[in-house]
Amino acid sequence: MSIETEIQRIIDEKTKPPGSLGMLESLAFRIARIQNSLTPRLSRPRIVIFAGDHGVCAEGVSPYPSEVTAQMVKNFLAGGAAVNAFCRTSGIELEIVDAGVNADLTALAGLVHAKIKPGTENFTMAEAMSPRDLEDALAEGARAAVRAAKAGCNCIGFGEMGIGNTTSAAALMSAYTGYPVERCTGRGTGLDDRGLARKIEVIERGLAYHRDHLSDAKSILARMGGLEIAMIAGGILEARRRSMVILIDGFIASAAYLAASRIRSEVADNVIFCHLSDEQGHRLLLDHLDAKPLLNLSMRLGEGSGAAVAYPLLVNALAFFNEMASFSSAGVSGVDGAEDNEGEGQ
Ligand SMILES: O=C(O)c1ccc[n+]([C@@H]2O[C@H](COP(=O)([O-])O)[C@@H](O)[C@H]2O)c1
Ligand SMILES: Cc1cc2nc[nH]c2cc1C
Repeated sequence: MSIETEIQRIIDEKTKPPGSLGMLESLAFRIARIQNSLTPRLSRPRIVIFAGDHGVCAEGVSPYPSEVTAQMVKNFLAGGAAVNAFCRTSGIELEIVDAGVNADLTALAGLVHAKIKPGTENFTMAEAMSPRDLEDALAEGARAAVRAAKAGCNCIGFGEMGIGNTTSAAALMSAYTGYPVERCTGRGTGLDDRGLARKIEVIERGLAYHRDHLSDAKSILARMGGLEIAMIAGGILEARRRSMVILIDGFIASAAYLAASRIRSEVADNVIFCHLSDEQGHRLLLDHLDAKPLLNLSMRLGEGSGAAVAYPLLVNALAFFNEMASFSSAGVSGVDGAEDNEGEGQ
C-alpha cells in the first residue's frame, strides 16, 4: 500500500463522517505526506522575516517612506509587531534577517546580518540586482532554512518586510504569468486611486525596460525582484530539499514562491498557503497556482502574520490525525452499522 493510501485510510477510519473535518483532513494528509510518516509531528516551528528596501520607491509607489522598513525591523526585534504577538501566542520562534535594508543596522543585536546591498536598484531603469547578487541572496535564504533545520525546526514560515515590495511582487507576477499588470497590482499599504494608477504605470515601464530578458526564471527575479523576495525563494528551495513543511504568507511571499517554483517545480509538494490576502492580485495568483489558502481574514499586513495566525490549524490537523480514535478502537458503528466498517485484520 502506498503511503498516500495509508494516510488516507487513517483519516477515513477516524470516528467522523468521511470528509467532515474538511480542510483539516487535506492539511493533515499533506503534512503526513511531506514527512513520509504515519505519526507526523511539528517541531520548533519558526518564521523567518527577511527585510529589504526597494529602489522603485523613488517612483512614488508606496504611501510610506522607505525608512519604515528599518523602523519595523527594530520593532520586530523589540517584540512589538503583530507577528511577534501571534508567534508568542502559538510558540513560534521568530528570526529577523537584514536582506537589504537601506540603513546601517550592524549595531542591532539579535538581527541576522545578511545584507547583500542597501536596497535594490529602481527596476524601471536598471536591474534590481545583478545575477551575482541574486545568487548570494538565494544562498542567504537557504542558510536561514539550514539554521532552522539545525535547531530542530521541521516547519518554517517565510515573512517579509519591505516598503515598496508589493510593486516588485506584482511585477514578478505579471512577468511570470503573463497576466496584465492591472490584474496583478493592488493598493499595498493603502494607495489611493491615483497612486494605484501610477503604480501600474511604473510596473508597465519596468516590464517594458526588461522585456528582452524575461524568459528565464532567475533573470526575472534578478531584474524585478527584491532582496527579501529572493531570500524567501532561496529559503523555500532549501526547505524543500530538507523535507520541511513550508508556510507561505501573503501576496509578496506567494510571489517569492512563484519564483521558487519556476526555478524548481517540486517545491509545490511542501507548501501550505496560509491565507488569502486582501491585496488585489493574490486571489488570481493563488488560482493560477491552484492553491487553496487556509484562511480568508481580509488581512494584508505581510511580515509572516498570516502564517503565524494559520499555524494553530496545522497543530489541530495533527491532533485529530494522531489522537482521534478510529471506529474500531472506539466501538463506534460505521455507516453500515458495523463497528469497523473498513473490516478488521487488513
Ligand atoms: O502580505 C501581503 O499580502 C501584503 C499586502 C500588502 C502590504 N504588505 C506589506 O506592506 C509592505 C509593502 O507595501 P507597499 O505599499 O509599501 O508596497 C511590506 O512591508 C509588506 O509586508 C503585505
Ligand atoms: C507600519 C507597517 C507595518 C508593516 N508590516 C509589514 N509591512 C508593513 C508596512 C507598514 C507601513
